[in-house]
Amino acid sequence: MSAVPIIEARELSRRFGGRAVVTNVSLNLNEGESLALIGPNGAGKTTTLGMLTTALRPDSGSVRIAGQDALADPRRARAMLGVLFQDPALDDRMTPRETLRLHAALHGLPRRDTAALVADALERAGLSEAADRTIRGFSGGMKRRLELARALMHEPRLLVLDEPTLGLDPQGRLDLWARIGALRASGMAVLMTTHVLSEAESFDRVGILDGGRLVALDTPRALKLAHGGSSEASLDDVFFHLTGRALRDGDAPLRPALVRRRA
Ligand SMILES: Nc1ncnc2c1ncn2[C@@H]1O[C@H](COP(=O)(O)OP(=O)(O)OP(=O)(O)O)[C@@H](O)[C@H]1O
Repeated sequence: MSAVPIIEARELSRRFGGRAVVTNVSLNLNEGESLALIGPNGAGKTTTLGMLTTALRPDSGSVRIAGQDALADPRRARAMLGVLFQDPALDDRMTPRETLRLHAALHGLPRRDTAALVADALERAGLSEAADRTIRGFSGGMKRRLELARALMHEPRLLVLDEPTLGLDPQGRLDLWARIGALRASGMAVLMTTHVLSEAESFDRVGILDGGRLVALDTPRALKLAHGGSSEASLDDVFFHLTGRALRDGDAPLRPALVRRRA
């Protein structure tokens, strides 16, 4: 059976204020496949995800989502994507039930099904009891579970996650990671950025971004053999071999929001 492409991105480039932030990034992702993008702060991971998910228009290049031109018809592309942004995107004056109802309406899900779909999503997220409380008092883990439930409600073909476990406590991290693992096992295609190399290690393929360029893209094992010297090497070793720098010593400064959450 031939692989069905979910993402086909060609030569994506984007500048901010005259500075090239992403340059000529091309990548494919097939149905059922997982791809992790790693790279130091400022490497262009979030900008790349933005262009792949129609949140950000590239200066040049093309993106197809499930065969559709995402730049020509972003609405249609978005219907096939479930996205978890790096910064929580919830209105904390709302309740989880209201949040999911709104999402159902925005995605044009049948009104007669909404109550049942929302109840089901709340149950899966372990938020049934908290369904009618305002989000304001929720833990980081509860918020992420709600965002994940929302991202999945319209049954996307691809889940896109920007640093999904950032800022979570160890329990929240493990819980979210188990949920992502179960989705992958069910055949969901997943594209993720991460700083946690052990998270990237478990993905089918890893893309390494440095200075806005995709310097390598392959299975973790192939990357280690080609650039780390052996299959026992770490992705840190691979990055160092490819760029001459350590993955965690990116020359771009940490963004204030990130520093705050990591402190
Ligand atoms: N809207 C914007 N306006 C100006 N510069 C931007 C904008 N968005 C991103 N940049 C800059 O582009 C570069 C790449 O940012 P991006 O967020 O894509 O990197 P990243 O690899 O996701 O980093 P991090 O790991 O910190 O999230 C950074 O130098 C950033 O400051």
